[in-house]
Amino acid sequence: MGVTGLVLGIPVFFDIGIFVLAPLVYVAARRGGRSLVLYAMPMLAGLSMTHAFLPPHPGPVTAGGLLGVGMGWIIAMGLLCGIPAWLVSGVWWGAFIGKRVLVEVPADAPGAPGPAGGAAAAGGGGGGGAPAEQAPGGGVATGEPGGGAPSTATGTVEPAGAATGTVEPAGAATGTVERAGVATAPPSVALISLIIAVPMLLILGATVGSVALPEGSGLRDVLIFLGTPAIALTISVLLAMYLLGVRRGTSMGELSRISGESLRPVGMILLVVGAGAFFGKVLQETGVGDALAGSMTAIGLPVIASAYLISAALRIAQGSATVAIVTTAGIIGPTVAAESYSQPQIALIVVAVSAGSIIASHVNDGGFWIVSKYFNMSVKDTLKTWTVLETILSVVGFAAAGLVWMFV
Ligand SMILES: O=C(O)[C@H](O)[C@@H](O)[C@H](O)[C@H](O)CO
Repeated sequence: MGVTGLVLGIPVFFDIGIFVLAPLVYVAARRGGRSLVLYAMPMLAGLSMTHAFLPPHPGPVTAGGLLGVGMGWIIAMGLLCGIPAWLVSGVWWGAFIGKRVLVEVPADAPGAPGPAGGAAAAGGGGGGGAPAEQAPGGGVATGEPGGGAPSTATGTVEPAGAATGTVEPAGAATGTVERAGVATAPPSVALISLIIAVPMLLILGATVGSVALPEGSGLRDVLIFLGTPAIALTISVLLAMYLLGVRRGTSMGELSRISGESLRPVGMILLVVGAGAFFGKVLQETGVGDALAGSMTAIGLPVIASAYLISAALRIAQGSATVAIVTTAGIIGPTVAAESYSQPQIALIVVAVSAGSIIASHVNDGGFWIVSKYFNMSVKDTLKTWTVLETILSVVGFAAAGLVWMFV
């Protein structure tokens, strides 16, 4: 489950990853007969790590832009620091707490035998309509408790493909997927993995090209162009549309409908990023940012530690990881620009900001409520499991960044 969270976490926003993967966690927990927490934690750690540490997620991409560092460096440093943090928080802590906090799969979760599962099957259809109904991201950006989170009792919250009324995701039981009345074989894992990897590979290619090739080289310029996040993501979307849509017989009208529906959660993400950048600019213009960064430097804190602390304070105060990252990057931008840090060093500062942004998810974080509702946990159990997981992910990620800092 952890690896699934890591891989699927690369292209999707944290909260949406939960909508998509929760049914798989239910299946694993039912089959394994152990606590839901044991299966949910590694997956959540994977989603959260990629959300905070890795492009193309909006937080690290915006922070990289504000601090002037190549995305490839952020990927390299994000992976270097994020993987150990995921191992400790998701794998070790997940196994530890999963044996102690016993939570059952909700009886009416997708795939449950009985009336609710049947209702889901009846209303399911396995199509792409479900996410739009769930308004993924709606509760995310607003931090609204329970917003966008399941009311598993209604049987209406399953992501596309989950509402099949079987324990498998759509089509897994039969090996086919229903789309517009036509049964087609599901795409291969290799193809999906390739599509997920494309933006990362293009972004890394740009960084490798900019380091390894001489200025003025045509290939270098092409690689840098292709690895610009907006271009890399556009290429990936077009590739996905072709390989998963056109080539498999999806009509242009259907593709256009799916694309239109995808814009809904994107709007909320843009609002979160915009709000963070706006907040950061206000703090910068009013001098609060400089005062904060200055006083931290005055007490002798290295910039990487100030970055972590400011981001952690913002996260605890307002909840959203993305807002914390973008705001902190705005605050520390001038301090970072005033020194001549190398690209790997700035990437590590971004990692520290990212690590701070996920500390102590609690009641003001939309993700807290989504985790609590989807994984059937009381507020107390969510604090004991998820809040601690996020704090471990944060502290280990920051410790790793500090360690790597000594060698770059
Ligand atoms: O706005 C955001 O970036 C997200 O909503 C996060 O805050 C998640 O809820 C989660 O906490 C990530 O770990």
